Amino acid sequence: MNLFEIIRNMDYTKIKGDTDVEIDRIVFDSRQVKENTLFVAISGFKVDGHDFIEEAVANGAKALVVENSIELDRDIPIIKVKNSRKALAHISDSFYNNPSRNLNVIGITGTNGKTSTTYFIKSILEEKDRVGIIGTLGSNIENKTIKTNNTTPESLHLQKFFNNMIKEKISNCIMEVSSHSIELNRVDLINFNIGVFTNLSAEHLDFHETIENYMRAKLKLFYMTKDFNIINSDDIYGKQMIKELENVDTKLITYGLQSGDIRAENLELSVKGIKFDIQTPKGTIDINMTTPGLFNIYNALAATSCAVAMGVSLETIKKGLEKIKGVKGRFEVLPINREFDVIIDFAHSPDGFDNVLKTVKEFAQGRIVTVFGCGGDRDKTKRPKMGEIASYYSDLCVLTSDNSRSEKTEDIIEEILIGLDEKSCIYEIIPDRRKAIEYAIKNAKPKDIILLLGKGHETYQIINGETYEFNEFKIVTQILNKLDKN
Ligand SMILES: CC(=O)N[C@H]1[C@@H](OP(=O)(O)OP(=O)(O)OC[C@H]2O[C@@H](n3ccc(=O)[nH]c3=O)[C@H](O)[C@@H]2O)O[C@H](CO)[C@@H](O)[C@@H]1O[C@H](C)C(=O)N[C@@H](C)C(=O)N[C@H](CCC(=O)O)C(=O)O
Ligand SMILES: Nc1ncnc2c1ncn2[C@@H]1O[C@H](COP(=O)(O)OP(=O)(O)OP(=O)(O)O)[C@@H](O)[C@H]1O
Repeated sequence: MNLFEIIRNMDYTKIKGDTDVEIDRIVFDSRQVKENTLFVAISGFKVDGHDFIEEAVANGAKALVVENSIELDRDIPIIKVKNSRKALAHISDSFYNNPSRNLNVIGITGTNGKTSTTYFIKSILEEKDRVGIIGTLGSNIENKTIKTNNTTPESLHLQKFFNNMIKEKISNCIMEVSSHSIELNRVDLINFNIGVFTNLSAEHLDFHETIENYMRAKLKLFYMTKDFNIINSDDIYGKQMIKELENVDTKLITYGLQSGDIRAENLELSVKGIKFDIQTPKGTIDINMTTPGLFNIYNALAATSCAVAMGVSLETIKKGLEKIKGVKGRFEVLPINREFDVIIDFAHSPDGFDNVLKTVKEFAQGRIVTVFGCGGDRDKTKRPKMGEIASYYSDLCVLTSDNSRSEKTEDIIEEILIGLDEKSCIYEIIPDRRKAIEYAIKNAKPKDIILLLGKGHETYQIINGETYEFNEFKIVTQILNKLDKN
């Protein structure tokens, strides 16, 4: 595509050189530059992309987008902009011919439940239509998954995924929209048809600083939507959002247990699943799902609201919800056939802990043994809170590592201990996560529920900055096999 066309609708402060050049690819990492590439230099949180311009040019960059003034002895076009990430979003949208305009894009935001809600909506919509997904589990088209570094990838990758979906004749794209992606312009220019809000609790405050900023970041999604905003009206931040969105033209649908246009009643919760009725303006449906957890009723309500907005029949909604087998690493009860149960869950925030543990408490007949840690180089304020919640609900806590990254696991555990109430729960400290799981399983009593929290679907651990293979599903099997042999 011609560079002039690519940058036509974009704001820039200065252009040096002739923009009448053909561009085959756009790249924001110098290591991926080839012939005929437009290189966008981003000033990052760790390094500055401008420091790699020489390398990009040596690798074949044919044009540059920059924020800083640069001197170059090569005669290639240089476009200076105020914000490279913003420019990248514009460039990518143009390069792929505004692909999101040809899709029904549903954006899901909130602290917890984005991935689950995404897959719940998928299960309903794919009864009738082709669906693509972008989120924590990767970009998924027709059961082919491409792994992504981020829950919401960089704008260039997003626009490329949209383009691929169009090529594959997909009509609906359901995507998770993180607050980081909103603040860092990754989702700029996306034509969102529907926005869904799950809930909000203290997370990512290392980045947003205050919960008010965090909420405001999420709220921006609902000013970008064209057709419907779907908000959890039981959530205190949801209530605030509803007030703010009252004067917006986009139609509003609310959902909840206590209030809302779409409501759940007659709830029955067990380790086997959830049963409830959903009241909608079109009538009531009884639902029987095999995914346990009160929070999954909220996710089902969010998915139902979305489907109702799109005119999907109640029969199809019921069918779609009831066929869900669960989402990888989200409250997965392992098929181990022992006198105790092991559940793997991705909960890694105070709110996530509260939801999972509250749910387990509702049906646990024996002890609750919780194995968990907290992520390194991430929001430290949640560590004592997670310790407090885990000790409140558990009979035994095994404190261990969970992607300590560049921090020392022992230091993270010290911070968890600040909140842990020793009076209500005994605890063990075993920094090696495999040994921690082994300890919990070896010492399990009949009817115990062992909860492995934090890793969910992840198959790695990041310790001392190094990534190691760590598949909790495999590890549990290995430990059980070893115990059987002894
Ligand atoms: C804090 C943050 O969001 N960082 C994101 C940011 O990285 P960065 O600014 O640190 O990048 P950097 O390493 O400093 O590099 C700067 C630039 O130099 C370039 N570079 C670098 C090296 C080189 O040799 N050549 C070169 O050109 C890089 O490609 C980049 O363009 O831009 C990258 C590209 O988009 C993101 O992948 C990266 O996400 C990191 C991995 C991350 O952990 N982000 C988290 C906080 C995040 O965004 N999480 C949310 C989910 C939150 C939730 O749970 O809800 C998400 O959407 O994933
Ligand atoms: N609606 C919900 N409310 C609160 N907790 C939830 C909800 N749905 C799921 N959870 C809990 O939070 C964990 C993460 O769920 P899920 O992956 O769906 O959320 P997410 O928002 O996509 O999180 P992430 O972006 O970190 O992957 C689940 O394993 C579950 O324990």
